[in-house]
Amino acid sequence: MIERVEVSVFTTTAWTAVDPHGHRHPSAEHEVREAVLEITDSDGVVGRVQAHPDQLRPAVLESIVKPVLLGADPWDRELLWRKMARKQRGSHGRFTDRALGYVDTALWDLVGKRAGLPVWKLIGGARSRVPAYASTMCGDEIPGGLSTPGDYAEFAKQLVERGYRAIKLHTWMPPVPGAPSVRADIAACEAVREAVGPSVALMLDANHWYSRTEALELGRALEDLDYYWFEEPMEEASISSYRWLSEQLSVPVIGPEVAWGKHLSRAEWVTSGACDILRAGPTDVGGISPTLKALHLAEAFNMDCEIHGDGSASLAVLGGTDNGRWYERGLLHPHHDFDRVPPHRLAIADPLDDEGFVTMPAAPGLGDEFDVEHIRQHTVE
Ligand SMILES: O=C(O)[C@H](O)[C@@H](O)[C@@H](O)C(=O)NO
Ligand SMILES: [Mg+2]
Repeated sequence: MIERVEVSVFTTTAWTAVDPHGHRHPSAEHEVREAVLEITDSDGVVGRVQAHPDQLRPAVLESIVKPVLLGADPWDRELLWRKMARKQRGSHGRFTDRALGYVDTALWDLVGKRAGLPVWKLIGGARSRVPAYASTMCGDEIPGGLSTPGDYAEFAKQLVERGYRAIKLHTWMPPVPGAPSVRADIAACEAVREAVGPSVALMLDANHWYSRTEALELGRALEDLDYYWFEEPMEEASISSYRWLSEQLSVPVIGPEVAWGKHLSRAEWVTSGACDILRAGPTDVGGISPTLKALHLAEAFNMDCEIHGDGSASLAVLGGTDNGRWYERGLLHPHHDFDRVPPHRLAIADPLDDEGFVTMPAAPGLGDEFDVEHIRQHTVE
């Protein structure tokens, strides 16, 4: 049975930071606070997931999560997920899908460790490695960073050299002056296509806020450049806008990434023709369990479902199913060493091989290698 549910907030070192609009960029090394959720059963087996310190506040843990989990069988994951998900309504926004996702993910890690199996095997063992696409950081004003179309082109060549067979651009967003700009986005997409040639799959994540007509203009340019998918050009709350766009474009429209509603809203996107490729991620839809439901939903419509975000939970669902074609590795930047191991970990979760693939972990559970000693010694809450 589950005996302990604890969140530890600890300090560690980071070398990226988010700007006032939440977009991540390279930064000088600095101390940050991270959190780890640990669910421990009566045999001392610990399910662990890294979490954002502000997402699993003590009030949420005490009033919503612990009453459901303590004394429960961790194998009853579907029952536990449903019990917690049905408490979201009454939490009046305090218990988010992201928080629910951390709990579900930690439960998968726990049962994988109990079974002595990697989670991707538990889910179905569909493949032992998956090709990664390079997902860039948003554009910036850093000289030689991602400040011009030429910077994107130069970085794209380096990424292909590194082994990537696909690249997704996040272009310029506020607070960069003049962003977002259809013209600037097109210039970056043209420069990258020119730099890497026709055989590399290219995607644009416009990161929302365009109008229908701006999105259409941008989408038409992507068609001419033979882009592989077009992501999040508009607010995803408007399904009808995406249906309108998808009907007019031949470049596949993918979504939703951040729209609320878990696998249920994704059923609406599929049946209303709002997307050609579905999208879901364990941090967006409430964990591994609903992400699998979105993947299986897409499969029933002969659709791919591309997984949002890097990390062990995304890898697990990609290893257990096969209608997501890519692992999103990022966010990447010419001035950021994505492979550098932070102090609270013993290894990164997703090393890339020379062919551009990430191999599934062999360890039981999710395979994250946390430096538990560092976390203990640097716990502040
Ligand atoms: O913070 C975010 O919204 C994500 O990092 C996002 O920018 C990026 O992961 C994304 O959009 N991927 O598709
Ligand atoms: Mg995205």
